[in-house]
Amino acid sequence: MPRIGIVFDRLRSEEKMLQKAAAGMGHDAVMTDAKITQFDTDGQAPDLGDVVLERCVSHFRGLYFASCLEFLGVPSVNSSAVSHLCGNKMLTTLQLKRSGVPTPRTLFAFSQEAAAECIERAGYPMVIKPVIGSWGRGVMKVADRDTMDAVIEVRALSDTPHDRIYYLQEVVKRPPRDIRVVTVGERPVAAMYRRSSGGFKTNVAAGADPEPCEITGELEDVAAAASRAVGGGILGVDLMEDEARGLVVHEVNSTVEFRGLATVARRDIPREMVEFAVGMAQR
Ligand SMILES: Nc1ncnc2c1ncn2[C@@H]1O[C@H](COP(=O)(O)OP(=O)(O)OP(=O)(O)O)[C@@H](O)[C@H]1O
Repeated sequence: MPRIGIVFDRLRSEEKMLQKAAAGMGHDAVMTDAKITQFDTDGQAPDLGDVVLERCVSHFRGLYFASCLEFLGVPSVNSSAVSHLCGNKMLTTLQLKRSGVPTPRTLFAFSQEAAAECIERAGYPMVIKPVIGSWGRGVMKVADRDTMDAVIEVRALSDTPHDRIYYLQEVVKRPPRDIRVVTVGERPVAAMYRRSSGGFKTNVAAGADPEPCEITGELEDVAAAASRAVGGGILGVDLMEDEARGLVVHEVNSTVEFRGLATVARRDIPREMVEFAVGMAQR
């Protein structure tokens, strides 16, 4: 019976649900706080389990922890490669486009002058996103030249390495909601709608009840294709219902939150995740 490692930096409901699912299936769950774990390339390896569900909230902590796991020969779900890709919106968009997965038109520029020129040529409004970030932070609708100038000014002041990378996306015409699909091993397991609470973002509806979404054939195909495109594993595929084109994928999350979805899903999400990890350990 493989021992299931669960690596976290904040013990949320999701990690406790995974622990309970593993125990219920007869597996020892090895709970590891990434914040107090140390690695020595030449020393004794920490005991992390036979396979690890890497669940850090911090993208970079999770990414580098997964690299250490792989160095030790412990399979990490997700792998560092998948985490690297999904943690960066630009790399994800390029990979989705390359793989023929429907995704919004996106423009990239690498200086403030080029970004200003880019948006003037493409036309307003557009959505600007930080290439690394989650929960909708820093995602803004740029309606006009004044807003774009303000964004550029703020970025020049903070001047972090990623502030020079401009990710500008067409505004997708869609109902005021998006769809989150949890995929396990490239198979959609459950889906829900996320509604806007007034603004254009749909992922910040504080306190909104999860609303189940039926997994249609189209949703299944597009979510599976997106999951496959980024390398598979346990993922959260975010889609919008474009009025003209149908489903488009705008993001793939590599550390997916599923607490709300689990309350309405027909399938047992944590159990399916643990089953997937067991399969990885036995490969
Ligand atoms: N091109 C777009 N057109 C219209 N709305 C968009 C577009 N891109 C993003 N949005 C809206 O903004 C929200 C936040 O965008 P996005 O999901 O890319 O950010 P995020 O920080 O990765 O969020 P999360 O971590 O919750 O997935 C989306 O849920 C969606 O409702």
